[in-house]
Amino acid sequence: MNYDHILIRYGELALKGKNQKFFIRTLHANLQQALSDYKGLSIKGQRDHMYILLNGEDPHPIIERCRDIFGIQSFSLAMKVDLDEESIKASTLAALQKEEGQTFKVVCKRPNKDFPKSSQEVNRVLGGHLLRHTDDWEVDVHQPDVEIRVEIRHDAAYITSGKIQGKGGLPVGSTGRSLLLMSGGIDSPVAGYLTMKRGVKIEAVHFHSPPFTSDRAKQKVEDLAQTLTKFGGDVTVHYVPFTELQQKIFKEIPDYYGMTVMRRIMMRVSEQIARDRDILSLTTGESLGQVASQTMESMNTINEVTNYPIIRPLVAMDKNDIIDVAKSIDTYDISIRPYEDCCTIFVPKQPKTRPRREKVNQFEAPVDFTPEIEKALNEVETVVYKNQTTQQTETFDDLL
Ligand SMILES: Nc1ncnc2c1ncn2[C@@H]1O[C@H](COP(=O)(O)OP(=O)(O)OP(=O)(O)O)[C@@H](O)[C@H]1O
Repeated sequence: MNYDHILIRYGELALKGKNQKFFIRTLHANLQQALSDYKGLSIKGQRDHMYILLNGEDPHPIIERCRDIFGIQSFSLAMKVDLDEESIKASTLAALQKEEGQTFKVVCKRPNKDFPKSSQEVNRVLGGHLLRHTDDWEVDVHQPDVEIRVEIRHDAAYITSGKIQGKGGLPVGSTGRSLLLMSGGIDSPVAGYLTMKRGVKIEAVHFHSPPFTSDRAKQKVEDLAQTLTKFGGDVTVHYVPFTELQQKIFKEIPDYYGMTVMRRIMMRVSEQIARDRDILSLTTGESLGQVASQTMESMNTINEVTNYPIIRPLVAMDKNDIIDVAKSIDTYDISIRPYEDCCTIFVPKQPKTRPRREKVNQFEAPVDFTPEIEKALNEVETVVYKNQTTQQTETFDDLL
């Protein structure tokens, strides 16, 4: 008897009450998409678990890929057997015979309370059966080499040994969409990842200033978006040409307030893109106190131009912890490639670290940025990065 299933446990998803069906459907669709090149698999969603019927496929690369999918607490290789004692006995014996070690323990869980034996009784009966039919194994209930788990569910019993942790979180797409302001730096991709982990489908906006920023800088953003696709399927990026706006800021606004005004314009443009696409929030990689644009005064002044909700997943994180996440999701090496960002090119040597609302409003009042903002919005280039390797360019209008 061989493992013929991957059993998937939901964790937090199992607590979602009335919305549970929707969450499970979303996870199912995400798994289907991530595994679309495996033609023989079949994925079945149940109320309390999901399973992948392997149909002869090697389970290990499949689990490896699914570990990047949010909404999964853990995986186990499983044998699905009929809900009768003899089948369960035969399968647990086959499972133990595949293992190496000297001591074992049977751990039964019984979500299906209609099954005639309690979990304690199942443990006892199966433990005795395994001892009688093997030579070298002994029971150790405290520190066994091998745990044989028996899950008595409504549709069948699942015999498993070993448990592989998933990433937890909620399935991407189950809690809405957010527009991520993504630079080429370390922080914003991590902010995107953490937001995705709470079930949010991310689109990104990137401001660039050709010819002052190069194709190399844009390539970083493309690579970051492509890397994020493994967690949430397609990632759409809107590239906003920012050169004219930055030149106008440079010309019309006093040097030390240039950064604040630039961020405020980024917010206005991003909010407009989000509104046009029915996206209900913005996400940034800001973390309190890291740099000049991220002091409390700065956030307060930049925030003034929008009443859109802004998700800041990193706001209370230390830089070292952010870097650890960036490394674990493979964005760090891309983010540290040297490049010129639109912000670093036009930014004054000494930006105001504690900007004041009255001051910035006073500087902005005589300047009308609206024509340049509209022009930039009309010239947005939108690219959809696909999970895996495919990629296509569409115009902004195609996607509306
Ligand atoms: N060129 C850009 N395009 C889109 N969003 C940007 C851009 N530059 C900055 N942002 C947004 O503003 C946030 C703060 O940027 P800032 O440069 O002050 O901080 P940072 O710590 O360097 O962030 P990051 O590491 O994400 O670049 C970024 O996390 C990102 O959300």
